[in-house]
Amino acid sequence: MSQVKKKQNEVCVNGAEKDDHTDGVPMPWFGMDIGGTLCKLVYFEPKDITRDELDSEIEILRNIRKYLTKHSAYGKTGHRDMHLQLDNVPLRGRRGTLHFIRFPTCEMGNFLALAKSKGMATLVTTVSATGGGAYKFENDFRKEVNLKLAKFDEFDSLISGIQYIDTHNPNECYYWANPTEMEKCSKSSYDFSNPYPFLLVNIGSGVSILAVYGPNNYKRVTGTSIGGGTFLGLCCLLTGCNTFEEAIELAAGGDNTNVDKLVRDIYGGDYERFGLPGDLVASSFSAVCSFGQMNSREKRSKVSREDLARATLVTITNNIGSIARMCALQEHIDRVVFIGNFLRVNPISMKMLAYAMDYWSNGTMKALFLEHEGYFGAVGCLLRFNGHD
Ligand SMILES: Nc1ncnc2c1ncn2[C@@H]1O[C@H](COP(=O)(O)OP(=O)(O)O)[C@@H](O)[C@H]1O
Ligand SMILES: CC(C)(COP(=O)(O)O)[C@@H](O)C(=O)NCCC(=O)O
Repeated sequence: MSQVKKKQNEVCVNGAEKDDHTDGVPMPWFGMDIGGTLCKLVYFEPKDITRDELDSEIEILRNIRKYLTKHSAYGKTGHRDMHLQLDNVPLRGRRGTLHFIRFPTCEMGNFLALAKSKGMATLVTTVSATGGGAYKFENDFRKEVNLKLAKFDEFDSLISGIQYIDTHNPNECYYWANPTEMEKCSKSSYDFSNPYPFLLVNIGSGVSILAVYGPNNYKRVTGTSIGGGTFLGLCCLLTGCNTFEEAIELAAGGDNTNVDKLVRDIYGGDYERFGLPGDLVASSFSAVCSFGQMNSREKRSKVSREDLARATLVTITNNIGSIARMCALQEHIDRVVFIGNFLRVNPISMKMLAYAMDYWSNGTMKALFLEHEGYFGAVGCLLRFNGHD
């Protein structure tokens, strides 16, 4: 069958007539989480296609499937995170592969143009979407690509996505062992099959903190606007860098103690009475504004871009860790799961969070991390869609 324009619910799996195995949800199956910084797109590629289905698959669907699965870069800014791909997973009675794709939300115009050029506008279908952009861009999707968005709440989606991925990926959850000894600190697998209750700290552009008591029982405890977007914005301003990857690379080569004032800079050592070690940051960024042997202008000139990036990363991470720990205490929860793309390619922050949770709780709280970091919202809304919006 070649390119045939069909109505919603008439376009079925691979263009075949309505098939019970798909619960009546027409393909292609996408979940989109349109966040403040990044748009995350999850695509389910059916792998159990029969010969008959293949023969009757409409050309547009076949082209979309091939385009997405044969490339790892789309346009100038779209990337497929191939290392996160999940094979042989079940969805609505089918088996297939989940592909994980991201692009900057500010490129939405180009994404819609690309989707149109691939024939999406002729499918007359519905895509499940979450995140603030599902609301902000709803009309653009309709106008530009004839796509309806089935909108789902971002926190409901996050929690469903975590549950699903943790069930289907045995190595999803991990922690950093020996967080108080940097040389020995290493990634270890964690059995998260009994997850509840846990505190969920989603570090995206901003930060949201949820206390999760069960699959359908959670509350948003609090949030902070000082999140991943703040790190990237401040880092770009302070160092002139242009990308998140560059910011993290700079931070990896820097020393925040050239920028921050430590407890020992103030006390000459530990502040023992209240258990504050000398190497704890007492005041972020304030080493460059105090007068001493060296005046502040001289001090500033000795600070490198790497030091500034590291100090920015440490400041933001410590602040998030401290708020998360207080929320965990308040909610009497001892497992804190950190997710969100701020943690992408960012072991420095993960180790710091692991250290902070362990040290300040005397080993009673544990920081946990999930491999699919920023993709749970997109997966969750894909699962929640049942063909009716
Ligand atoms: N390639 C990237 N481009 C921009 N920011 C990135 C990138 N990779 C990781 N990040 C970090 O992830 C944050 C966005 O995380 P994400 O979970 O996608 O949140 P949102 O849903 O708000 O877009 C950014 O603020 C930045 O700190
Ligand atoms: C508004 C948001 C839920 C949007 O999610 P995001 O795109 O940042 O992942 C989040 O940025 C947030 O919770 N900000 C903190 C707001 C506050 O509680 O101060």
